[in-house]
Amino acid sequence: MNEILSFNNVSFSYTPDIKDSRKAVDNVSFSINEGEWIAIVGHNGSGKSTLVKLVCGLLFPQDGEIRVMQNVLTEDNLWETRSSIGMVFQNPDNQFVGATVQDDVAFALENNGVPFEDMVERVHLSLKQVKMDNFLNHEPHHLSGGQKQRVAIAGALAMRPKLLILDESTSMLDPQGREEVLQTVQTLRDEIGLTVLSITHDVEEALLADRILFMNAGKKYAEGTPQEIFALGDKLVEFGLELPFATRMTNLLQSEGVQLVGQHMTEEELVNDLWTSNFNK
Ligand SMILES: Nc1ncnc2c1ncn2[C@@H]1O[C@H](COP(=O)(O)OP(=O)(O)OP(=O)(O)O)[C@@H](O)[C@H]1O
Repeated sequence: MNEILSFNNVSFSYTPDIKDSRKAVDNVSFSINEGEWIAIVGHNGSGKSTLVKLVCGLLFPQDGEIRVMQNVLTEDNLWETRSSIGMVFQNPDNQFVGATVQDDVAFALENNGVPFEDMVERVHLSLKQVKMDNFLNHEPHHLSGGQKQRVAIAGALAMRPKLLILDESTSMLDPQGREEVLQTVQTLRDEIGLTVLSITHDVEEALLADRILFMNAGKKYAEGTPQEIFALGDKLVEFGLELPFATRMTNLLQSEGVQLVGQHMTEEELVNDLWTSNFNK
């Protein structure tokens, strides 16, 4: 399987000259293979943003190495590396540079000298991939938050990235917008094998990933499938994370004596268990 990104014992401190100061990222190792969706979760200050800045080469580690597409990230290959990474940020209103949706998606292509016909094709395809192809001439400020983030994803896709980073990209959206964006990312992962790294506080979003990296105080506390991570239960709560709604509801029902076979992460699983354990005997 093709490795897209790896961190090998990476450490970074904002204050390396101060002895024994806490590292923002402390001896972290992980890798992402092509087509995987990895979610990084952790409480405020756990090192998530620093980790993203290291991936993009805005910061360089004092220890360890970062490989993007199997090449060690250095100042020399920084621009080439950045061009293989698409980013979608938190605030949908801070990401628009074009007067219309298609201008906006075309912006980076134009700056990179992509020939006109190729550019038009890429703009149309990427807007189609996020189901925004009916909005080509719309002005961005007339779109909903979810639609704006989908256009931002299209802008990233048009550059044909090897890795899409979602940095708290759903945290400012209403539930519908959030759902739209997550649905879009899931479809892109399933249909075009997009590789995704998402940074999130939202446990329900993290559930959609193939693997979760759980950060605490700069260190990788745990890594595993959503099932493995949410099985940590109270440890997650202790480190400032919520459990998924269905897990909290399962715990509550069990504490009230309702019979349930397992721990559940989705409402569908919980409803099925409730039904088979209690009503369908
Ligand atoms: N520019 C900076 N200068 C000094 N220390 C910093 C700087 N940015 C972050 N830190 C510190 O590095 C540590 C990790 O912060 P970071 O922003 O990476 O965490 P985070 O998990 O992204 O938090 P949040 O969810 O609040 O964005 C924290 O202790 C933070 O105070």
